[in-house]
Amino acid sequence: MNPPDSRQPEATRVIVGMSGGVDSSVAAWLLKDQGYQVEGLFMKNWDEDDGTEYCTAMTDLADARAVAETIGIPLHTASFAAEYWDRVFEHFLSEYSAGRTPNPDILCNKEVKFRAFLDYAVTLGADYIATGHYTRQRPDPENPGRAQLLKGLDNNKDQSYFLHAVSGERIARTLFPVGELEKPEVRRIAGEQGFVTHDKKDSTGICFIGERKFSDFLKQYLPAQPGEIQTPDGQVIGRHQGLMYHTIGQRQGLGIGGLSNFGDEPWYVAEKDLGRNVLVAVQGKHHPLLFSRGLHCAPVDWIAGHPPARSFRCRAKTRYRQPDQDCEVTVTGAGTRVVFDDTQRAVTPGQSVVFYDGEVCLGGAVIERTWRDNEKEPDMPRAREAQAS
Ligand SMILES: Nc1ncnc2c1ncn2[C@@H]1O[C@H](COP(=O)(O)OP(=O)(O)OP(=O)(O)O)[C@@H](O)[C@H]1O
Repeated sequence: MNPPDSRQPEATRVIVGMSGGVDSSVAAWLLKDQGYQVEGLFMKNWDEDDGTEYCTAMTDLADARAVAETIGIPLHTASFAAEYWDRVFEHFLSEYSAGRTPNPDILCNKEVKFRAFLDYAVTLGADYIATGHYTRQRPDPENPGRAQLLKGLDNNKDQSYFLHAVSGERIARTLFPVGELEKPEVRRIAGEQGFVTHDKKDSTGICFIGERKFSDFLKQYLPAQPGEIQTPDGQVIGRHQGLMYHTIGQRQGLGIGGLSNFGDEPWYVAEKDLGRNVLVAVQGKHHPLLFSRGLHCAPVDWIAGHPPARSFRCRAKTRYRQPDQDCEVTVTGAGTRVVFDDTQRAVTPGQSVVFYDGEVCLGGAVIERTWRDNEKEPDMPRAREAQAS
């Protein structure tokens, strides 16, 4: 990988975000091997020392240190806990209390990894930052100073969905060395180099908060409000412990079963009625109430800074790992509308819709509302201009 500008690797200083995981270990090694001036930066973004997270962060830091030592590069540490709390976590909680199911990793990338972290790396003299994300970038021929974000070559691992809200200017300042590789190859390199991280399992859970039992964690911050589970025609079939614990299309955890008159088909969440604190459930994974024809979304973060056109066809995902779906996007003064060729299951307000033109990620936005085939498209509530990121 040559630097995207005219410099030589030897004259290019790169600060790699080292998490103590296998991907960023190999990212750092690849860059060093290619001749870059490489330094690592480990960040700790959650201050609460409650035993579990504290231990995980300490182990991760020890692993990042061990790998940096094996590669022979310095490792810096920094805390962006205040930025994480203010710009990511508070929003995450307010989305949950508004009945939506947010994706904090997207905001964390936009506000912490590619903002606070990048800005700090620049103060350490970085020409570029690098991460272990499975994505790629190349200069945007039509927008000087910006880069396009491309899917990672490993289809199974592509993480562009989580990076869609980062601007093309910030992508242009980032190298993604493992985006050119498949995961097994990354593990093989880590093993070959003797990194302590070579067989470490992939991180799961909310970024920087870790793998706690999610419902217990949420309970510490938001009071649970139990209520009824109803069928679409209003029959009460059970109770829920709080709408925030449920997400559209979800099956597990409803605690309904063995109801006379309803047969054995499993129940799925079709709707969260916040006004009445009611969870609406339907029977059958393919119940029509679980499928949407279209959606409206919040102002879109376009990686290029603007949409490709006011109205265009492309492909989109409404959740990570979903195969791309054909759709028509219309950007109006009042908001952005997406209409899918095929109806989509479990499109969830608070999650993000992300647009693709082939392997190029165009950007994306938080889903605000959806409509079904037999419903009229709702009005867009507020006039506003689609935002350029
Ligand atoms: N605590 C951290 N400090 C510095 N950089 C981090 C940290 N956590 C994540 N990153 C950066 O963000 C990238 C993606 O993080 P993610 O949590 O998705 O982990 P991952 O895909 O399992 O990667 P890894 O194997 O490197 O942990 C990492 O590869 C790393 O470059």
